Amino acid sequence: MQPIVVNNISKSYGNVQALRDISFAVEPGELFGLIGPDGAGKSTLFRILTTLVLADKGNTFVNGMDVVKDYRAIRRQVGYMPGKFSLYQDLTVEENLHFFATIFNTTVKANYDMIRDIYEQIAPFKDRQAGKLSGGMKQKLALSCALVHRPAVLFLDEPTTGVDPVSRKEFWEMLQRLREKGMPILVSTPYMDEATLCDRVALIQHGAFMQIDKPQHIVDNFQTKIWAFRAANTFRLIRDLRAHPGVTSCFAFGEYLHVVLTTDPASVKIDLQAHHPDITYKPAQAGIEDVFMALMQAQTETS
Ligand SMILES: Nc1ncnc2c1ncn2[C@@H]1O[C@H](COP(=O)(O)OP(=O)(O)OP(=O)(O)O)[C@@H](O)[C@H]1O
Repeated sequence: MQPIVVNNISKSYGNVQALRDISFAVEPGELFGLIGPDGAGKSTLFRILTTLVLADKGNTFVNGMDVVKDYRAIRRQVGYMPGKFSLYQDLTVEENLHFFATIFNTTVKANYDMIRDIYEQIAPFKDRQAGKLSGGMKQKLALSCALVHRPAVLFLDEPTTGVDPVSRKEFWEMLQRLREKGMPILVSTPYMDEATLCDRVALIQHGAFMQIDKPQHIVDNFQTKIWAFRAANTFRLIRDLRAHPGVTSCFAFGEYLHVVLTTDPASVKIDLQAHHPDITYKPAQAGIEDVFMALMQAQTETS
């Protein structure tokens, strides 16, 4: 049985169409990523899947059950870490964990094997109020609380947003271990680099899926040539490249600008050299960001 099945879901809030005809399924034991910027519709999809919001159209099944008819049973069987910090700030680490176990009618002791890996990292702070933990610690506690009732499916809405890079890496290592244990996980992130850590991803923008595939397939199937330009005055270089008639798109990528051209890079270099005497370029390896930007641009041009 596929733990998550979504068929043709749409959802509007007044005039805002948050989701447009979304369909996908998550396979058993799969780590599936929803990758998209703020406002793309990720949280709305999580709220529908966790039975907190009703879709206008379509149907959705979690662990084989209908999110509308079987909402009570689904709520007992899923672990959900919402985007915003979900813990009780004035309860301690230990109290939060016991609270979440209790509302699911279970105990921390009964399910300790489920959270041991994660909880042991925050156990030295068990008497500290949740509100006084660092961002990374809060996320570990929130994940422990989402797992303490031994859910069948795990929903994580932007778990690493605003978390430092080391904690982000640790968090994804924990997700990999949960996946190895067979836990199906739907996780959203605005960070494109995290896409490569998922089994499959959906690239989402303006409430629509632009592509669903394995991250490596998405990159391998991207045929567009990317050039990496650089000069001392990055800000002006972005402006000048975007104004150049031979430039299709240009965005910052670390210390370089990733550029798609309709002309050859040498002529662009010559054209911009007067204002950028140190301008250089080289071929770039396309990443998920490049695919995302190209798809976004195509979507904007056709809408
Ligand atoms: N309760 C609501 N009422 C009105 N509009 C809403 C509501 N919730 C979300 N929206 C709008 O729906 C769209 C999708 O929002 P959603 O929160 O699902 O996106 P997101 O990808 O999770 O982004 P974010 O990370 O900013 O939450 C946005 O335009 C948002 O402003």
